[in-house]
Amino acid sequence: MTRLLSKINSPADLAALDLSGLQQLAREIRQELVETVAVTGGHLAPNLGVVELTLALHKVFQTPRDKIIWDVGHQCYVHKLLTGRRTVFHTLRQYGGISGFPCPRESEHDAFGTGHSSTSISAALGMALARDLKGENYGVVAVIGDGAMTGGMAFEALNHAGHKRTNLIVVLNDNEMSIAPNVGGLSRYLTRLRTDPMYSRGKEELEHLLKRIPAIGPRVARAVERLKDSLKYLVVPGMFFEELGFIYLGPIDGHNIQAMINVFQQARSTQGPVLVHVLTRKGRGYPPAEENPDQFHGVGPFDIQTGRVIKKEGEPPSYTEVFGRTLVELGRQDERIVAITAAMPAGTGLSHFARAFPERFFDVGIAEQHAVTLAAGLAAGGLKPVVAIYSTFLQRAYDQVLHDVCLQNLPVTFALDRGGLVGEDGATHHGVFDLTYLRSIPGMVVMAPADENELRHMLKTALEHPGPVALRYPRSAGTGCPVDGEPVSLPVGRAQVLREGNDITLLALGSMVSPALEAAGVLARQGISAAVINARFVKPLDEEIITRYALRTRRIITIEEHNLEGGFGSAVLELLADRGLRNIQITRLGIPGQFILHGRRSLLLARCGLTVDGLVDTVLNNLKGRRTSVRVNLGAGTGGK
Ligand SMILES: Cc1ncc(C[n+]2csc(CCOP(=O)(O)OP(=O)(O)O)c2C)c(N)n1
Ligand SMILES: CC(=O)[C@@H](O)[C@H](O)COP(=O)(O)O
Ligand SMILES: [Mg+2]
Repeated sequence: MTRLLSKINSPADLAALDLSGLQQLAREIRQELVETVAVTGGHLAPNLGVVELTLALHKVFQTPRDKIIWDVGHQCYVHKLLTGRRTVFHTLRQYGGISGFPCPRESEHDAFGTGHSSTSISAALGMALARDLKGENYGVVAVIGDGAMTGGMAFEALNHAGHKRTNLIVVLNDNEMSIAPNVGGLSRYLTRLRTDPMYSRGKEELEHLLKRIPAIGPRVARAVERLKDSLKYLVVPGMFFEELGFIYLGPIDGHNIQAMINVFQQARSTQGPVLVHVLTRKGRGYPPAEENPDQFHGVGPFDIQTGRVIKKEGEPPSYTEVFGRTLVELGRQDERIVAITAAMPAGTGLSHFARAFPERFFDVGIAEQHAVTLAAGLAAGGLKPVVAIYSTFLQRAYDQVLHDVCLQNLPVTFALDRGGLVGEDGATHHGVFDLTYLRSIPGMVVMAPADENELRHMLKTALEHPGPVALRYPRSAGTGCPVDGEPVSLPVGRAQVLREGNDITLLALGSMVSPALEAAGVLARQGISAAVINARFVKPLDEEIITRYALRTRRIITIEEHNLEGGFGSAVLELLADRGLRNIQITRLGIPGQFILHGRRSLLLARCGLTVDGLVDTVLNNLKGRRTSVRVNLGAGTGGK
């Protein structure tokens, strides 16, 4: 039998399908999702949960005329399959292939680029207001999960949208999960809407009840009004959203296509902002993902039969894992250590700490700004907070780092995971700006370990330091180096000379130390004597060692897994310029000032010249007096073309 999916080249092709056709298509889409993501890796469970929701949206709204904005965007695979990217779906998240997130450069059906959470309602409201001001007429829909709804921006936007009263639809996709189980009062409220029969009895019934209460005399009338209000709070589902100015529709079974088509048609013809509360199951239709939705939230290649993730044999533990276990060790020695995550206990390695010290662990939801200021408060209260956070997500809490932590010199440790290129998630998630935005803050200490052993020492160093510290490490396995017994504190601002040399100095940071050492070995066999320095600190820099080697070799190559503008190499340039050192040839190797797309991390690093071969080439060119070009073709791709 010809698969229906093979005939879907654009959402217009859905018009030919009746309900049973759509249900058949939903089954085929699930199979396609599982078979593709088992090879490419990706966000499987969120997409399995929104198959019917996406079909219903595309049945009612006509993209690209109507705009659908996917919050976070990790659940956009079904949308991509329906909007002309079916034949390139196998290239998902691969270098040169289609992105795992909505990407307007990739398709006119992707109305807005996302990747970071809780932006959809703001963007949708902006588009709706632009439409109104230009006198245009189209639908705008934001699809946001219950996890993303815990982010402050979502509330800021709801507040504003309720005030503006323009036509806008917010679809709340409630599966009771963030990556981990969702947390907080909002989550409890949504659970009540889901489960309490009082809440789901329906507005008509309540209105009928209220109309039957007679209002006699002004005082009695006022009392009756108050009673009506309190009854409304008790009984009307979605009262919270209604109070903000939204019409609340729901809760709706998010796996019932017809019910959703009906409710979206109703929402579409309603004046003003509407919130449609849709209930879905994360991982729906693939038992291993239904049973472990957090593991299948974002998953690597896996075996379809067993659901087991395909692991590389003998790979050393990741930096994340070493961080998580070391924090537990240190937490046992010092009760003042507390840990904070913004909805990523497993991804940051904090699950270990959460299990060991549940009362000293805080999952704040997708609320990075709150996480940082909460840490400031905990530090002001005499504790030693560790905020474990992906480099890319700390970007949104910059003012909290500066104003709430650093300005008061509070001892908060920022454990910046995914510092560097993350690989398949691509441009939205690469953590390549943290050195720039952190090293400019007075009082901040910024460091990067060369290996997992040094990570342990740096964590200890950070926790003993009396002010704010950030340590960044990559999304990668460790180097497999031997690990010392007890973590010890390192001298702040001191680099480590790993190899002596006279012809050139390789000044490497973090993940780049190991390839630099290897490159020096290759160069030695060609008669070139390269010194290798593990910088350890970006702030404060080891001015003494850097100056000494600059003067000795007169040639320096700085190497960092970070954007070149404002990064480690820039800090070294500033130092040498400030010291008035002239006639020193400095080459900065790092990530060129472009947004880097998705692909395997090792491949992206190679394209940036950040491998042993790349470093050797740069040194040889340098010695021949040639400059290395660091502009690479990584930012211009349109995906799949
Ligand atoms: C600012 C920010 N913080 C954290 C994340 C990591 N993250 C991606 S998806 C997700 C959970 C989203 O939950 P929800 O919105 O309910 O979507 P679901 O996966 O359940 O469909 C988190 C924490 C992110 N993308 N952006
Ligand atoms: C969509 C999102 O932001 C997360 O799911 C992210 O993709 C997780 O990345 P890791 O796989 O590096 O934990
Ligand atoms: Mg969710």
